[in-house]
Amino acid sequence: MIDLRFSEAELEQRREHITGFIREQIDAAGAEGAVLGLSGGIDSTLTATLAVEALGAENLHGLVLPATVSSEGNMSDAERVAQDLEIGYDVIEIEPLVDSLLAAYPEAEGDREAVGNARARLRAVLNYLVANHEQRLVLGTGNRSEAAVGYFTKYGDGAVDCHPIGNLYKGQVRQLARHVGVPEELAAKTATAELWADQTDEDELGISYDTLDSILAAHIDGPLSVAATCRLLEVDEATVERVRGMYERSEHKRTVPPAPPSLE
Ligand SMILES: NC(=O)c1ccc[n+]([C@@H]2O[C@H](COP(=O)([O-])OP(=O)(O)OC[C@H]3O[C@@H](n4cnc5c(N)ncnc54)[C@H](O)[C@@H]3O)[C@@H](O)[C@H]2O)c1
Ligand SMILES: Nc1ncnc2c1ncn2[C@@H]1O[C@H](COP(=O)(O)O)[C@@H](O)[C@H]1O
Ligand SMILES: O=P(O)(O)OP(=O)(O)O
Repeated sequence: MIDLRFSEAELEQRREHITGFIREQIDAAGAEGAVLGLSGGIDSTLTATLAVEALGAENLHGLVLPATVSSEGNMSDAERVAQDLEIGYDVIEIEPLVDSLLAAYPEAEGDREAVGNARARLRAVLNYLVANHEQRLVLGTGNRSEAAVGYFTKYGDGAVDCHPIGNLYKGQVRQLARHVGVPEELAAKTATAELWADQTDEDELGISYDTLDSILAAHIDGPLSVAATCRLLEVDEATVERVRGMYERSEHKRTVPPAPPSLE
């Protein structure tokens, strides 16, 4: 695999670049701070940590939004992150909202993917309820690896005002998290969308983040052909083609929805 780790100097540079970006986004919008969802995972923990550095804890509002499929461990980690960073936060159970949706449209009952994505979208609605009410922006927590293969819910966790860690591959998220002092048990945690029970990113994607990050860096974001990528990483062509397929099929999630071209 490709060693995508930053040097110590590069880690500091990234830290300053991202905290500067967060400050600029808030200032440019004339906002009173930011809201973000805390899941107990590494992406939201790193984003929260950098946002506190950028804005101060008093300018951040955390939302811990458990569903029935959320593990107690992750939800208590999410609260611990808020407490350790001294961020004000609310815990709001989202399952009654899911139940209301399914009462309105019972046909989707039991559709794991549709209901899972609805959970992510209900969280987005709550993030924006708070952001509108408190004149804040919503911080996204997505990284480059997820964005490149469309591993997020369109208008769910993808519904945000900016993506502070959106240029980092997943392995780099873990490295920067350790660098800024995130506890090891959070930095090393298995990534999960937790949209349904026992879901993990790597199982669902069918590829490890180490391999995915390397293919993205070499072939999707980098200049190497499929053949050169296979030789360099010692992976088979089908794996590289599969990543390329996920990237191409998810283009619609990374772009503004199209309208027909103007007739004039
Ligand atoms: N980062 C995370 O950990 C995380 C968080 C949430 C979701 N996820 C994962 O993300 C995935 C989300 O599921 P999904 O992608 O099926 O649902 P989605 O709702 O995000 O995207 C599918 C929808 O996009 C639209 N669409 C599909 N193809 C299109 C095209 N070519 N042009 C325009 N619009 C198009 C359609 O409305 C379709 O219903 C799941 O695998 C879920 O587990 C991961
Ligand atoms: N339980 C949750 N509470 C608050 N915010 C959450 C929760 N689960 C997910 N989120 C937010 O969505 C993104 C992406 O989630 P994944 O766990 O990667 O699917 C996460 O970083 C939180 O901001
Ligand atoms: O987005 P998060 O914080 O839930 O991290 P992960 O995707 O690693 O669970």
